[in-house]
Amino acid sequence: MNAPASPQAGVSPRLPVSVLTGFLGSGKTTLLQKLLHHPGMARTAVVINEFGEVGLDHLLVAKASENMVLMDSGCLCCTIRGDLVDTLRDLFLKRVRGDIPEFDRVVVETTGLADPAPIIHTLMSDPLLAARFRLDGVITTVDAAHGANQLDRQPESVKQAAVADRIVLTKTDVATPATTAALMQRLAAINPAAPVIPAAHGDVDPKTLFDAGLYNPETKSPDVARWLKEEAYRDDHHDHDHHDHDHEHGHACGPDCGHDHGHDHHHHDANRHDDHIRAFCMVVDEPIPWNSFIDFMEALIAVGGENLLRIKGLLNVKESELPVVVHGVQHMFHPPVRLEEWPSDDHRSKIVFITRDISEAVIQPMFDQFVRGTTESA
Ligand SMILES: Nc1nc2c(ncn2[C@@H]2O[C@H](COP(=O)(O)OP(=O)(O)OP(=O)(O)O)[C@@H](O)[C@H]2O)c(=O)[nH]1
Repeated sequence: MNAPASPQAGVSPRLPVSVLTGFLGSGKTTLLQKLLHHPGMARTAVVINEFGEVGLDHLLVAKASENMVLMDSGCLCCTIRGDLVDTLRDLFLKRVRGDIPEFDRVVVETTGLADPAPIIHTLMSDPLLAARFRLDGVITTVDAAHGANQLDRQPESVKQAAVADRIVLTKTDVATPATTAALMQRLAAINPAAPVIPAAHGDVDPKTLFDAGLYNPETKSPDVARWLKEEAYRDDHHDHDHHDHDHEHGHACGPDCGHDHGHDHHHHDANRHDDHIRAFCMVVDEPIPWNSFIDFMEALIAVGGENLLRIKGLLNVKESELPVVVHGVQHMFHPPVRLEEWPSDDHRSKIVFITRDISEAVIQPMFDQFVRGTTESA
């Protein structure tokens, strides 16, 4: 367990890492094959499992070292050696020594069944990696044709969509517009703030995938509004009362339902995995004592760490004039960051949650118990 530590000032210029995940066969390799040749991937190091799987065209590449090749696009492609920690350390050292061309960002592919959380945790918790790399975002491929079925049956696929910062909707060329639209609606309910980028055969502009983190390289400063997108969670349409939502979209009926909902009947499974996902935002008017916030987070992690899929927050902390940003995936938190200024005149705290089986009705009383009591007596 790690609740947020004390806030550090500023956002450091560590190398951004994007984690590419997605269910088995959802099109990660196809996307990578296209990306590796895209001019927009210059100065990017892509870490894959094996060269064979992305079928590199050897006429177009130069070997940079044993497990690394340089693509004509200027993209450096390397295979995992040892584990991710070893591979990223090795990349960083070779870059510093000038053994390989400079790169400005890293993309790490996960295997299809992988839960992306341990990779994110590794990036956050390994001291050497955390000093040199920062998580830019999680990119999740979802199959437009089979995604709904996978969401119904495979809890990993729901989790992959829930922790995403960007969702690439693959195989849009073979899915019907109605199937694609219904899936997009489900994805928006699971993860209201993640843009869904349709892509046939991996055809996507890399620019739409990157710079999903707090740090905006264009402005060279933190961009909280773009990162937090709390307004997406406040939209009633996305606010997760699954009963209303399901009723509206016809997913709450039982097997004997006679309605024609225009969907496959397996969507009516009462155990549909995305019905367990909640996405909501808490807004707090009063400044929050930092220690009370830590107590609240520790209590929350103790109750449901595994089920806290993603937490992002902009906090008005009682002890500081300046806002503090917190970011967690399950039980792990990035070191909190103290910003140099408020992003707007709105100085309320905003915390967005994507959880599994933990509703706002559970979290709000815990917040009141640990935080609200202290703000009132303070
Ligand atoms: N029609 C169509 N087929 C696609 C598209 N993207 C991927 N495919 C096909 O779907 C199959 C699986 O794609 P991959 O890119 O291997 O998927 P993956 O996620 O890397 O698969 P794993 O590594 O097994 O997890 C392949 O036969 C691809 O050719 C697409 O946009 N349209």
